[in-house]
Amino acid sequence: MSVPCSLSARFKGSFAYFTVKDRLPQILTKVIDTVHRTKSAFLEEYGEEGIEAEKKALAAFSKLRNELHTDKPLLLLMDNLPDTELWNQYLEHQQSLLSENDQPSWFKSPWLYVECYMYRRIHEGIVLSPPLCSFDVFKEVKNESFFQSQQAIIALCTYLQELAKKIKDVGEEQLKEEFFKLLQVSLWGNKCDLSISAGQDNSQKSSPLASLTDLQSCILVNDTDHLWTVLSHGMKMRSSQASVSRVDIVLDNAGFELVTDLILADFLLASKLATEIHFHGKSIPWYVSDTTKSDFQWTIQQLRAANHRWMSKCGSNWDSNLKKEVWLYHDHLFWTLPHEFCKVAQVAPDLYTELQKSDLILFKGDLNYRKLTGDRKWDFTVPFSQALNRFHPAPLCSIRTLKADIQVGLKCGQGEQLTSSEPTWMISGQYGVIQFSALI
Ligand SMILES: O=P(O)(O)OC[C@H]1O[C@](O)(CO)[C@@H](O)[C@@H]1O
Ligand SMILES: [Mn+2]
Repeated sequence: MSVPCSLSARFKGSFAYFTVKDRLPQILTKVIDTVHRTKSAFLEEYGEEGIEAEKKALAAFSKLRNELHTDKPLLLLMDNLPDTELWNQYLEHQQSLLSENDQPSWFKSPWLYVECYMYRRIHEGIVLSPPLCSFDVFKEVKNESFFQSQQAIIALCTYLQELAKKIKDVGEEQLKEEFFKLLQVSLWGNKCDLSISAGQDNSQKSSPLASLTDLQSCILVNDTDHLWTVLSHGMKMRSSQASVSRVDIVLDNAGFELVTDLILADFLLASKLATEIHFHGKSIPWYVSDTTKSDFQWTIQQLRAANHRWMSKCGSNWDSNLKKEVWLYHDHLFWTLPHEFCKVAQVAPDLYTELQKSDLILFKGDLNYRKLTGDRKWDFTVPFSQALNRFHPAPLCSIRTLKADIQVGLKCGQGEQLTSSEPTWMISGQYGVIQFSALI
């Protein structure tokens, strides 16, 4: 089956071009600024060695920014991490696609590749500057965005706890409605990523539940009914056979979005629509706001320790879900490779086998959508299952607000109509999809 070409900064005027030219350098500049500002903390913690390390990291980032600005060839990674070899092989593969006197570079290679590569090079800069090896350059902005969403988080935790009290008496129709509601909250939570805003405050300030009805017309593909069928069918089958129903959530951003995902996961267990939730996070800092294990644990501890009854109730329930292993956290290194998801079976067969055990996989966010569809120039009307290019470990669903110019599975004329009425519909984060594929 032939697939269209990759989005790339080589298409001048495209969003990829704008990202590589302006947005990525801006993010790098913020990284440099953060490391610089943390100097005295490094000195305090590690003494002179910390200062030397800070200088080394800064030099690495300035060099990286210069390579990006001047469209230099992409370089092999020099650290020695479990994924280094895979990254270097990927570069060789990209090289093999070009003629001999051409080299993969920032403005010529696929956008997905170079953008992922930037975050991996940032990590390399930190890793090669011991003792800073575990410093997360984005931690500060992730934590701030959590605190700025306090009111919205309180509203959600309160809603969830009230729902939990009556959940046993809720009939099927109302359960379905509540599921729809919390799914939409998790969808719109994806507006709050910090890579699109280059680290600027992008948090949820108002109660997310109040605006759901108004936002419904912004959901361009809404396959919630299919999800409900999968989950409610699982629940009915289970009551006769006492088996498990496993939902996997491939997480995206920390901060408010993560809380909306945890709320949804809590609801799935409390309502018995699922019996086990597996979360998948990132093993290194990624796309500014993506969730790492430390963000995941930090968030739950923040809720637990909060000075608000329902927030702390949520936090302690979630802690105990982890202890009981009905919630499980995984961070496979595949999620921070540049590969499209149709390559999982080949590159990370262990992860593929794990995903096959799921009854439903929810992929949160824009980057996951780009990886699901290969970040290619698909026509708007190509079916989602075709764009997945044979990636079908289990029934799956993308829950994403549009922040990159790629969208499939639309009705005839729908994309064109949006383009003429709202030219920025694909990158503004104002539109979303809940897009399902059951093909196995
Ligand atoms: O956090 P999300 O939803 O994956 O969004 C990140 C997206 O935003 C962008 O930074 C916009 O360019 C993309 O690189 C990426 O697809
Ligand atoms: Mn993200």
